[in-house]
Amino acid sequence: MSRFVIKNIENREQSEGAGAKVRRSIGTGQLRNLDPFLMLDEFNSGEPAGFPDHPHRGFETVTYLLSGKFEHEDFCGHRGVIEAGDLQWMTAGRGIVHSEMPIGKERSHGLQLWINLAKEYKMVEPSYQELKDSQIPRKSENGVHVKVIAGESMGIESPVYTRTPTMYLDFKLEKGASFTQAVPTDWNAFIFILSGSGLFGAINKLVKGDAHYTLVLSPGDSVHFKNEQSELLHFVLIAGKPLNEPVVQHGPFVMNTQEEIYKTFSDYQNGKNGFERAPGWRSKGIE
Ligand SMILES: Nc1ccc(F)c(C(=O)c2c[nH]c3ncc(Cl)cc23)c1F
Ligand SMILES: [Fe+3]
Repeated sequence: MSRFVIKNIENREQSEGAGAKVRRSIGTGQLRNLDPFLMLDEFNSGEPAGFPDHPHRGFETVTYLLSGKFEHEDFCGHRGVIEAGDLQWMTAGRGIVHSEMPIGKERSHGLQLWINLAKEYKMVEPSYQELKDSQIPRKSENGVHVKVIAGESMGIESPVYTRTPTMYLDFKLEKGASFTQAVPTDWNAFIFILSGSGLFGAINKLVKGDAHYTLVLSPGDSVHFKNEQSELLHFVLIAGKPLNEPVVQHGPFVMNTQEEIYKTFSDYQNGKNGFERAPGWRSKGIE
């Protein structure tokens, strides 16, 4: 049975981090949690704005850069530059402190998705899966272009391991193009439109979606979309298997109970249980 649009919400711009601007989709009052997703921000800022030194525990951050350059650096000395088209899938697990800063005169435009981790994985060792643009599988057919960031589309599968089963597809549709994407039936799914406009949902129940809107989909085994405009339609389709666990979030800490959040604050302030390097760490910035 095809999925159809059940919510169509505008992603309004707001300030975040240090002088940065984001359009928040998941994570606002209207879309508090779409289990297993905690937040989706479309960021679009240039130096000196950004996201300076901050911690994470209990979930994953997925940064996908659409244009510009981003430097990230964490308290274990892992640092690097994320460029246009690149992906950084960071499993914060038991604890990461890092900075994420645009570099260069060009504005850095991209998406950051926060995916919750099941109780059994919340305290895993931090790890990264980092793919350059050229390493992300893609396919084009009949005016439909897809980059497979996670999951599978058009017979192409991403190499990314998703502890929380996740599908993350970057679609571009030319005028007149259409496609039906299979999505696991019991997963929560939504579409985030970056540019252009299109028709989405069930073939006999299509809803118009515009740039900077989030379309939450009903349960079902597929979703159909098409572009009838001359402007290229660019959107991401994201779906994930719900964890069905209690969510207790305090900013960048996401656990299952209030006690675990208190413990997390204590670990972060006292440098314990994964935050050993946190006290006194400062990012070096661009060297
Ligand atoms: N706690 C907290 C508080 C404030 C923040 F800004 C952040 C944070 O880092 C981000 C919020 N959205 C973002 N989009 C893109 C990027 Cl690269 C980072 C963020 C954070 F984690
Ligand atoms: Fe971060």
